Amino acid sequence: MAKDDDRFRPAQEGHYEPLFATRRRTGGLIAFRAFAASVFACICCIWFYRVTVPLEIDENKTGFFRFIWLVMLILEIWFGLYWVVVQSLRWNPVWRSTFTERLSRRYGNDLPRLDIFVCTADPVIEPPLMVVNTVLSVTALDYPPEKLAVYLSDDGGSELTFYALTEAAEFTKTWVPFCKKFDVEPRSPAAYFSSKSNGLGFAAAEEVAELYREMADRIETATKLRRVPEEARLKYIEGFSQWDSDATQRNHATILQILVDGRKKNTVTVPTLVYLSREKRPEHHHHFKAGSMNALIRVSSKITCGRIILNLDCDMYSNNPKSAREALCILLDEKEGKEIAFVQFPQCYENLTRNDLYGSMMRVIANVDFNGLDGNGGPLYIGTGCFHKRDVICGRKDGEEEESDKIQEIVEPEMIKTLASCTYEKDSQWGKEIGVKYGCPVEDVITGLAIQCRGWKSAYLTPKKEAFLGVAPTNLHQMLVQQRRWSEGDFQILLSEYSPVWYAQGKIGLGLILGYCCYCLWAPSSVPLLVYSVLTSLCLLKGIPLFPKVWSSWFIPFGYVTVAVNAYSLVEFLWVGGTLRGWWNEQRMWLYRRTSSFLFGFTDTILKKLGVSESGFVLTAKVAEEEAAERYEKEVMEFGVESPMFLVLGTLSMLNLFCFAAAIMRLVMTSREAGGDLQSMGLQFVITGVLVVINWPLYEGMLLRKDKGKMPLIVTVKSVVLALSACTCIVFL
Ligand SMILES: O=c1ccn([C@@H]2O[C@H](COP(=O)(O)OP(=O)(O)O[C@H]3O[C@H](CO)[C@@H](O)[C@H](O)[C@H]3O)[C@@H](O)[C@H]2O)c(=O)[nH]1
Ligand SMILES: [Mn+2]
Repeated sequence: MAKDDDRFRPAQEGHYEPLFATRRRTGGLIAFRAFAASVFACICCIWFYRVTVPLEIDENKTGFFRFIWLVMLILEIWFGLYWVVVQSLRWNPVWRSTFTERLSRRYGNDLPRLDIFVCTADPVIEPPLMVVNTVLSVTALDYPPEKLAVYLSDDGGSELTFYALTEAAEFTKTWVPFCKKFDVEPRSPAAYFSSKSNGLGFAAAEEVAELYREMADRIETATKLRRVPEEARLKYIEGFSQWDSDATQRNHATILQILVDGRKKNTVTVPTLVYLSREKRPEHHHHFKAGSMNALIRVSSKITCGRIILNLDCDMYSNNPKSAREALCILLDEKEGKEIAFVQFPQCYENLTRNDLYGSMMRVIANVDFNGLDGNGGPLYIGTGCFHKRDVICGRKDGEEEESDKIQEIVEPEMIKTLASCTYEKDSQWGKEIGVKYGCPVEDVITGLAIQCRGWKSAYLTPKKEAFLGVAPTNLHQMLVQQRRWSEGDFQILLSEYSPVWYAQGKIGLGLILGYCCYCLWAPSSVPLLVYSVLTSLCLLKGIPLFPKVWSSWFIPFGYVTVAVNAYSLVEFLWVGGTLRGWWNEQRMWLYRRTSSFLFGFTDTILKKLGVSESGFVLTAKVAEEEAAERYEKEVMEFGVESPMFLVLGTLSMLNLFCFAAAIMRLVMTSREAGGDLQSMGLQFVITGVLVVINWPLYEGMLLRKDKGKMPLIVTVKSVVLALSACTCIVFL
């Protein structure tokens, strides 16, 4: 027993060599803080100006002008405070680096067991071939195979996915030895064989490529025909017989099949491979991905019970086979590592275009924000690419270590299956105090927060070679839907019993609380932005100046904040490797997210609080139809569907356009007053003008394009009508 525990101690006592290093910024940080102070000083000036100087008042309509003034005051206070909150992410960033060779020297192959959970939910949106490529990529991780197990959770309960996994179970016997022998990368066969630079060249690779192509063909044919080949059915009869004749995605018994069992043999070349589709019944809520994670945690505890758990979405293949070792450098470190509960890698994508039209990679969040969070106590858990300590995610307190990682006696599959039944969690703490939390569309973030509130830290690792690569949404609508779910979930956290604002008080540092708030406030921040963009445009149309005259000294803080904040954001974006166009695209996406996704996330949450609606989980599609994929490659924005979110975007953009056009016309026609208009409303011209320019793809989509990806006519018509009515109202008010 004692010997067992010793395995994870350093070889030589007393001589401590850390397994990772933490780097902080020094010089740059002082400059940044000075800059932030200057911006804050100007924000204070703006507040002071707004409080003390009323709008120029038209004698007849004092009430109306007071109201606008009050709205501006509230907006500026909100924006100013939000800016302060966001600075927490830049206050104290850290970067981690690992020493994998020290890990190898210290532990050799004596590493803790690692269980990898891959989640899939729908064989149409998430094609089985893609899923098995993810599975294959992790079976070939640089990790002792006898210590590694891969679990596929299939919430789709699909025979096709199961069939694909049986194929993968065969293929992995070739793939893993091949990867290790020739040290090939990346270890997703699809990614490896499609990248030209790998030039195959050698005979062994050609052979494996051929095997892969055959397997891929079989899987794709089966998927297309929606039929599993008879031979496979016979060969894996034990698995397929678990599907009742009337099984559906929403209504079926537990299906559990261990396809490769690494426990029985003495010498193992490929990791254990398990298929699980937990029981689903219409009368029981399944809690989406959180439910499947908890079923996986329980089922795996009776099979391999790895001390470390890696959680992956089904589209996130392993791009860097060293990732597990990197994460272990943190989790096994004898000093600092002791207090770290999970190691999060960034979400990176393989299908991005050069200028990242939809801002999918969230470049700044991944390369700035998360390092900032790490400096304040640790990044959020974002659901994929995250290594957890099993004991911690299970909710066990420190010192209460359980039997994980000991060789398990073999439990009968029928017994294990009950752990994945609908009723198992009844009256238990699962989904509350144990495992991944239920009831929130961002189960990952709230679970991570709860872990941190129990006193744990987390760490963020960004190795040069991205650890995992996934599929980013390739059209605007999907993107907005995903962000709607995220903003809704984060806002729910703010209002939940785990709210970073009250629950986390005293449990995590102020910096981290503010860090969480940046995301939790996404949804509510939609309203001020919406009001601001409408108000500046309409007041420009109506000729009501909202800001100080361009030549007055009060203009300086407004000008400085506008220029400084945007210039900083541009420099930061370029600094983390973006392009100028990429920055511009990301600004546009922030505008669109805030005014549509976040707005709907906000109203959804309110409705849910009032009990009117329930939150769901709309899966993000991982495939696009051909023409749309071409437009994506060319970075042409995709609309195509009739969505209320597009109606908001369309109406706003038309409103900006009409107001700007009208104001320009007035400027031209009444040349005597023109100078006056520009002087008194200079900033409004700039703001509305920039909005018009940034909305260009929308105007194109609504008015100029003819392809299938253009805005549906009905949305365009409604938008124009709504925008025109708003303008008319304000003119005659
Ligand atoms: O009922 C469900 C729903 C989803 N999933 C899986 O969850 C993963 C994430 O779903 P996806 O549609 O790809 O959503 P994304 O917005 O891309 O996911 C991000 O955001 C989610 C929270 O909103 C996290 O759970 C994810 O890990 C994170 O990558 C996928 O592997 C799904 O198969 C399930 O297993 N069961
Ligand atoms: Mn995804």
